[in-house]
Amino acid sequence: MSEAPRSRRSTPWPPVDTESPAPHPDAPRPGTKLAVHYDQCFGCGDVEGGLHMRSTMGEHALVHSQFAVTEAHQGAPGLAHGGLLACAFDEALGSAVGNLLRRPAVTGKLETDFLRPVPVGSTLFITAKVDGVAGRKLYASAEGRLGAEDGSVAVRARALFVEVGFEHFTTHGDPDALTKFRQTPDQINP
Ligand SMILES: CCCCCCCCCCCCCC(=O)SCCNC(=O)CCNC(=O)[C@H](O)C(C)(C)COP(=O)(O)OP(=O)(O)OC[C@H]1O[C@@H](n2cnc3c(N)ncnc32)[C@H](O)[C@@H]1OP(=O)(O)O
Repeated sequence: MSEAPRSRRSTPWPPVDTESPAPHPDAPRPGTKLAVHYDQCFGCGDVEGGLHMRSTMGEHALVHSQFAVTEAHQGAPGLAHGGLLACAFDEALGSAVGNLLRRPAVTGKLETDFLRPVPVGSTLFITAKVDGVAGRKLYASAEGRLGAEDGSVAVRARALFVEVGFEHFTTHGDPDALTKFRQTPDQINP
């Protein structure tokens, strides 16, 4: 992925010393279409007005996701809402972390850099990767290109995910969370 322009760079990334993110032995092979992780997820699930994102494992431990921007996703007339773009990156980054490392984690920090407007009717091609691991702290970054894998970069993002135990979801969310995760049919790789 290309470097951010100097004027847009903030702190070094990852911000702490990290180890290389060795992909889990069971990480999906390149070319695999990645499963919906939860069918009620706003990012990838079958939710009205949701982002309906689909992701594929790429070469070199990159995860490729697509977000097709519709009228349901507008902020200004004809343009994607920045918060929903951030959501799309949260999903893409989370998918990279979850599928490559296979460690349950939640977003602790998400930083976005909006470089170009993203019009309704366009598709954002997002490429995400895991940059480093420091204990429970998992660092990932992504960039989104307009209209094609080699389109203009419209958005960049980077995030810290923090590994959690599965009780995070049952304690703070739904006591039946694990059952609900498991009940989500694999709609892509039946
Ligand atoms: C395999 C299947 C595939 C699955 C695919 C899945 C796709 C998923 C796609 C879905 C994607 C959508 C995903 C979503 O939407 S996830 C939903 C949005 N996120 C949340 O709800 C998270 C809410 N926050 C928390 O629960 C807690 O704060 C967490 C768990 C994050 C940490 O609380 P905890 O008490 O456990 O730990 P700690 O506080 O000791 O912190 C631990 C370390 O982390 C560092 N730290 C923490 N926060 C920050 C920060 N902001 N900046 C910098 N550093 C931060 C902290 O300094 C410490 O470092 P150190 O002192 O140890 O050095």
